[in-house]
Amino acid sequence: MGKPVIWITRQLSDATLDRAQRDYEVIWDPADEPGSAEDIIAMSARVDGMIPCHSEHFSAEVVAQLDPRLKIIANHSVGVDHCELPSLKARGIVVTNTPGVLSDATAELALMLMLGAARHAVAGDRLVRSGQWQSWSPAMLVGKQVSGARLGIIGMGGVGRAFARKARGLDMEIHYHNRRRLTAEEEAGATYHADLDALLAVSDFLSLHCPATPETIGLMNAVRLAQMPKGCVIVNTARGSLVDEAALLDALSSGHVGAAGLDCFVTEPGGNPAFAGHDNVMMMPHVGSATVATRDAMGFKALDNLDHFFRGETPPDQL
Ligand SMILES: NC(=O)C1=CN([C@@H]2O[C@H](COP(=O)(O)OP(=O)(O)OC[C@H]3O[C@@H](n4cnc5c(N)ncnc54)[C@H](O)[C@@H]3O)[C@@H](O)[C@H]2O)C=CC1
Ligand SMILES: O=C(O)C(=O)CO
Repeated sequence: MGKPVIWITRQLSDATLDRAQRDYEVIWDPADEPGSAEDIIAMSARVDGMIPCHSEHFSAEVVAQLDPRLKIIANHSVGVDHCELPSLKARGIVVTNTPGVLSDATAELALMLMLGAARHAVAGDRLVRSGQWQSWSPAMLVGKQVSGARLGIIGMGGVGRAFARKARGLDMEIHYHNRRRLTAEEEAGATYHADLDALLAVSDFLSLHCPATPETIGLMNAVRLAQMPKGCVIVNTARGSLVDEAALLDALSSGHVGAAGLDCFVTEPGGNPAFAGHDNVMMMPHVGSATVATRDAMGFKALDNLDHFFRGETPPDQL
């Protein structure tokens, strides 16, 4: 029997592509364009497996049109909100993701956004770069101190816990809300709030690390933002849909939210141009997991899942 045929939708790391090409018959286009619904449907008749990213959307409508040849979707992402899982399950298509290997990289970016937003990194960089920095003043770009402040985390999974570990290095007081309370060892002194509102009330800084699900979409709306302390800082490296962007923009304008660090937006690519009007917002184009080491690890995890599947075993990260 020949090698299984797989479609790699995007420009994965060189090490991933080399290994994939060694072990599989690979269809891959270096143009690195997101796969459209039409591409996905057409490709399903040509391949046994796919390695898509969160830029390819497997809606219920798309899934209904997939060719029975496609047996496995080995995502190159931990988030799977781009996949309509019940429809895929009903079609018997195996779906996997890449948990764990991207936690540190994503937590690093959250840390950068938290510090950058709190300390006016965007305005400061612009001032120096533009040549407009003409005098020093004790009143210039005065930010919010992170050390010793209270940090609220929503979603204490791989990324949330990695972020808590790093924030402890800044002497932050960690509070969290999660679907389950962690063990005492996992908590490492963090305070659990079963009630989300109670977490919000104490969060000078808030970082979002839960997946986008019907339960969490729109989680940070005007009412919840209002429950937070005045001048709070919001960090989102999870998914744009968790935040009501209009409500966050209003809260930034009123000063109730002091700053925000955003890696994810409701509309991607592109983001929300209204945030550009706020110097106290630091933005990145959804690159939480974008480090060399993590891209290799994500690609290898996706391939590990395919290898198990094509050997007739259950993939380690099957959802
Ligand atoms: N910006 C980026 O490049 C990246 C974004 N992400 C996003 O971050 C999310 C989290 O990633 P991981 O930590 O690896 O996932 P994970 O599955 O390890 O952790 C998610 C945590 O959220 C909790 N959770 C789920 N629903 C919740 C709810 N309604 N309320 C409170 N907690 C809830 C779960 O119990 C779990 O502890 C991903 O789903 C993805 O959307 C992840 C990696 C990179
Ligand atoms: O893995 C994910 O969910 C991402 O958003 C990109 O790494």
